[in-house]
Amino acid sequence: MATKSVLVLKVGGALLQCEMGIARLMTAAAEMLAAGQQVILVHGGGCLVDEQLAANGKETIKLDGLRVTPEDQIPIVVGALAGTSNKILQAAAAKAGIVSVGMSLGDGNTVSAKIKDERLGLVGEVEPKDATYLNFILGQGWMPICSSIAISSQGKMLNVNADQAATALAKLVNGTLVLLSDVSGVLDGKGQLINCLNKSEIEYLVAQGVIEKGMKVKVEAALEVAQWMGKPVQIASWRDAEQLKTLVKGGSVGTQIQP
Ligand SMILES: Nc1ncnc2c1ncn2[C@@H]1O[C@H](COP(=O)(O)OP(=O)(O)O)[C@@H](O)[C@H]1O
Ligand SMILES: CC(=O)N[C@@H](CCC(=O)OP(=O)(O)O)C(=O)O
Repeated sequence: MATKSVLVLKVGGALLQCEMGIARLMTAAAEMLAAGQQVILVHGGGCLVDEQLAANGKETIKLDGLRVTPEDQIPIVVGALAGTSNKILQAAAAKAGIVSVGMSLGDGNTVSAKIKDERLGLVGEVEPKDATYLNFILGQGWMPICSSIAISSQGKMLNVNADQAATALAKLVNGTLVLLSDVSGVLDGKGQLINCLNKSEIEYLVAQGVIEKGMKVKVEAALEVAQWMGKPVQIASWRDAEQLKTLVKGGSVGTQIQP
C-alpha cells in the first residue's frame, strides 16, 4: 500500500441516502484495514439535516456553503449528524466486519472549537489539539467514525462543516486526506473532471463562479491541508467504484489539489 500515513477519508452526506454506496465504501475500508492501512472516517450529513429541519418546520439558510445554525436548530442538527448519520455508518461498518468507534469532534480533547462568525450562529471553527484518543482507537485496529459536531470550552454544541472537520483531523494525525463527494471531483464550466488544480487556478475558478457553494468550501479545505502538509489532497467520488478501487491501492483519484 502506497499510503503509509493514516488515511483521513471524508464522505459527504448524500452517501447516507445510498445504501449501495455505503456498502461499497465499507468494503473498500475493510480491504484497506485488512492491509494494515489505518483509516479515520469523517462524515457529513447535510442532506439529512435539511430533511430533519424541514420536517420540524425550520428554514435552511446557507452562507457561502455554510449552514447558518441558530440555537433552536442545534438539537436537530446534532441529532442528524452525531446521531442518525453516525449510527447509519457504524451499522454499515459492522456489516462489513469493521470494528468502529462512533465519535464526534467533541470527544477526547481531539480539537479545540470556537464560534466561527457570529453571523453563522452556532457554527464552529476547529483546530487540532490532542491525538491520544484517535491514536488509541487506531492502535486497536478499529476505525473511528467521526461526526462534525464540536463542543466549545464554553460548553456550546457547535455545527462544523464536515470538510473542515476532516481538515483538522488530517492535520492532527499528519494523515493523507481524501474528500469523497457525490461528484467525480472538481468539474469545469462544461462539467468535465479537472485532474489537477493549484492555488491560482482555484482562485480563478472561484472568481468565475465555476467552483461554488459546498465545492468551494471543500476545495479551500483541501488546499489548506495540501499547503500545510506539502503534499496533494484528492477530491473524488464515493459513487465511483473504480475510484474506490484505485484508492484502496493507494492511487490518485478524482481531482488532485496541489500545495
Ligand atoms: N465546480 C464544481 N465541481 C463539482 N461540484 C460543484 C462545483 N461547484 C459547485 N459544486 C457543487 O458542490 C457539490 C459538492 O459539495 P457538497 O454538496 O458540500 O458535497 P458533500 O456533501 O459531498 O461534502 C456538488 O454536488 C455540486 O453541486
Ligand atoms: C456549518 C455547516 O455547514 N455544517 C454542515 C455539517 C454537515 C456537512 O458538512 O455535511 P456535508 O459534508 O454533507 O456537506 C451542515 O450543517 O450541513
